[in-house]
Amino acid sequence: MSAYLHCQSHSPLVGHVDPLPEILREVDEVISGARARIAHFDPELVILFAPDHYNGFFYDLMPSFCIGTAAHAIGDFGTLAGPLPVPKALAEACAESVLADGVDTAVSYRMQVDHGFAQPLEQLLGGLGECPVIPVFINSVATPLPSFQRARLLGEAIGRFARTLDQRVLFLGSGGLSHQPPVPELAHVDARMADRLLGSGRHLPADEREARQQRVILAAQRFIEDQHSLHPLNPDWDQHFLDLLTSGRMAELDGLGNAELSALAGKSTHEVKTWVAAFAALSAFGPYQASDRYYRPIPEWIAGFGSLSAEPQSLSKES
Ligand SMILES: O=C(O)CCC(=O)/C=C/C=C(\O)C(=O)O
Ligand SMILES: [Fe+2]
Repeated sequence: MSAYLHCQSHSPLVGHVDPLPEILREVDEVISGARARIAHFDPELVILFAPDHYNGFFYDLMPSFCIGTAAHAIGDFGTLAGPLPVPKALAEACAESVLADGVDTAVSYRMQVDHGFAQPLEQLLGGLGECPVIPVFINSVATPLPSFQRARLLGEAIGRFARTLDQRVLFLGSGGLSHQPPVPELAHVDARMADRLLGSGRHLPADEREARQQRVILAAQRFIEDQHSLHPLNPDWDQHFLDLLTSGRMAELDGLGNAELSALAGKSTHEVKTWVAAFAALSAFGPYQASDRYYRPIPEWIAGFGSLSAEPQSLSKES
């Protein structure tokens, strides 16, 4: 039984609107460092906490949390498409354990996931199929949203389940930090888009998919010129968030309301609940030591881009 954690921002704009080559090189080094540490840990199971962007989860039935017992990635924004190697019986056992532990997660036997799941698997493990993975969705864009506290409790319950396994478990968190890319909101869209958000967007025609991607790319190009064209990034808040996780104080976020977080750091910042859940899962293995902290605001990716690893303190003393 051992565990390792890595959390990292994702962006659908990677490869579409990139920062200067020296910044890209810096980020590439951060990612290859994380990839090497993960390879050294040699996980037998990945538990991946990630959000969705109206590609797999819709308002016809929107859970706060969902554990996939089978999943496939759609390949949006040029990310990898295909099935994820989900160990079905283990994912079922995970969901049963979490429910018995008092956290009401949904389950999906056919989870459709997007770049939020696919990008970290590709960047950190080298592909979708490299290691058995239990995908855990945390609703981070479709209001009403779960709270920081519930995300923490979900993570702790999953961590307690993972501790019962005789496996090397890698917890991944995908998303954040401060950012607000253009994501449609049910309260503010026309009837056609509302229909998409209610579920017809699950199988988008190719031209609509392309138009949607172009809209995000154009918004990023505009954001580079004018960082008030969207909610501005908030490096101070992002660093504070990283401080809390690094020092094991994520419960201090319990009192921060969702509207308050949106106002501080943008409406997609709720993706950081995947980090909170992942760190909470790791905390079930005892006190942890965080390492390899990286942060840089990257307007080209509409992202406060962060990266942080951690491992149980007993392990960090051994290595
Ligand atoms: O419906 C849309 O157009 C959503 C666009 C989209 O998928 C944006 C995603 C942005 C991120 O994943 C992010 O910045 O975290
Ligand atoms: Fe996202």
